[in-house]
Amino acid sequence: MGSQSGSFPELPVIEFSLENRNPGTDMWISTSKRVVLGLEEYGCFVAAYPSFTSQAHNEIFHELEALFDLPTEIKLRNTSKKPYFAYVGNTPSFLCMRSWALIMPRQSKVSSFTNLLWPAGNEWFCNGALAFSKKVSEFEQMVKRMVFESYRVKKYYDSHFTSTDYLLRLMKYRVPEMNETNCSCHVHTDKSFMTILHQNQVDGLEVKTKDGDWIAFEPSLSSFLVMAGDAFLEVMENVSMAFEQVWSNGRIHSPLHQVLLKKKQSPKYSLGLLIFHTFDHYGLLRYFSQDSVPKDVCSAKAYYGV
Ligand SMILES: O=C(O)CCC(=O)C(=O)O
Ligand SMILES: [Fe+2]
Repeated sequence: MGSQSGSFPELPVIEFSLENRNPGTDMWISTSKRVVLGLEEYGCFVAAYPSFTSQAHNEIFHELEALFDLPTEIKLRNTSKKPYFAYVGNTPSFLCMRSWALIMPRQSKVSSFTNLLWPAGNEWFCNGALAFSKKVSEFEQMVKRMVFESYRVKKYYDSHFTSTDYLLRLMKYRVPEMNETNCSCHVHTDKSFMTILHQNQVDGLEVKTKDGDWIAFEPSLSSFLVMAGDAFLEVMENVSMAFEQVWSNGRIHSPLHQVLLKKKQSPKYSLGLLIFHTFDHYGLLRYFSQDSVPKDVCSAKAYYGV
């Protein structure tokens, strides 16, 4: 698993063609095995997903650029008491990053967000964000099913599926200024159950291996990075107790990662669909958003005191 070409380690790449996506077939089973191995060894994998076309990519990123190009006073109209839900500018932990998060995929939420920023409406943004979330959430459900089937706990999949929340996170990373060597977001593990990222073709995202090496993710028009978050570990612990399941091999791993932009790069735009299990996740997020809480350890463990 995971090609090691020359001295440059690479993230595992898994093809999701139509044949691989047909449940019960040999292709489905072998793809499922690669998914689990990727999540156990690297905590993530690159999904080559040809059904996500370059046209779909260009449409959504065109809208994303327009969103971040809005004047700051307009961007600040979106306020929220929930951590990370309002516009994030230059905060100590996110120096190079501007971002929003939205609850998805609910038409009413996206419409009210759109109308706040574009009072005359912006159908392209609204429909594009909803279509993107729908497509990626369908893909996520397939990945989740593959994992639960592979671990022989498919029964749990149905109950888990009914208690899932999606958040769409919209991100832009600026390039370093003259007096900065580079521009980075802090090293962290994700607090979600799973995160699926889709980006413009600007490098910068790096994932740390269990051996301590950093591997660069190279985004492409039709690929996603699928990453396990801390809550995935939590859920699998609960499943193993409920089903008295002893995992035969490894365990899902939630990897450390960071974004590092160098001079001469272009701004990086990124869309992340964050999948949350609706246990006390907002409490966990609130805990994690405090400046005093370290970002590079499994927050679920610290939060729940285990
Ligand atoms: O946008 C990226 O490349 C990474 C985003 C990320 O790590 C996050 O949203 O947790
Ligand atoms: Fe992350």
